[in-house]
Amino acid sequence: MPLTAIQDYFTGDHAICYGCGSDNAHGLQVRTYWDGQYGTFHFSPQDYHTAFPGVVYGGLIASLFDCHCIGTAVAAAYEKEGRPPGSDPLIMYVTANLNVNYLRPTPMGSELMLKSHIIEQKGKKTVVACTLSADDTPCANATVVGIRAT
Ligand SMILES: CCCCCCCCCC(=O)SCCNC(=O)CCNC(=O)[C@H](O)C(C)(C)COP(=O)(O)OP(=O)(O)OC[C@H]1O[C@@H](n2cnc3c(N)ncnc32)[C@H](O)[C@@H]1OP(=O)(O)O
Repeated sequence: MPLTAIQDYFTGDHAICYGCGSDNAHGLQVRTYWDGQYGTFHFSPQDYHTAFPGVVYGGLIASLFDCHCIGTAVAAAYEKEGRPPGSDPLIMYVTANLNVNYLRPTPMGSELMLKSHIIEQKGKKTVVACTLSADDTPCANATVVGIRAT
């Protein structure tokens, strides 16, 4: 696994995203570690991330999927072009579609693990699939369609 997350190569206006921008002090700080096959991210929900007693809020889960999968699309695009992550010209994707399946309640108090992989890279479109697990049990999965913006 790389030591640097793809998001940490981005600065300025590209580091303000609520989900993953390093310059957004109120954000979720999603970090995607891409190893060429999988993107990995660990997240520990705080008490205020709850929906019901003991259950993580689903909208938070959607946000984690969103930024982790777009980060995966960006990292995979740099790799496909044979360029170092973050190098110019900058590669950026936006979310066109985010589809989440909530398989079972995601428990509070456990570290969540998101594992993503590329389903399709074609033209300006990349499709990413991702599973979110708690204590090695899948709790939700998602498919994200990212469209290359730059
Ligand atoms: C390291 C990363 C650092 C920073 C990461 C920041 C992550 C932030 C993630 C976000 O939250 S981005 C903000 C939320 N997203 C938006 O605001 C996007 C708003 N929508 C748009 O700007 C346009 O609709 C969009 C660029 C997504 C698509 O418009 P296009 O005119 O480029 O699409 P086009 O019609 O050319 O279609 C291109 C392909 O995308 C597909 N497509 C377009 N919209 C789609 C859609 N909604 N769902 C599924 N597929 C879609 C379309 O079918 C087609 O597929 P094929 O190439 O296979 O034919």
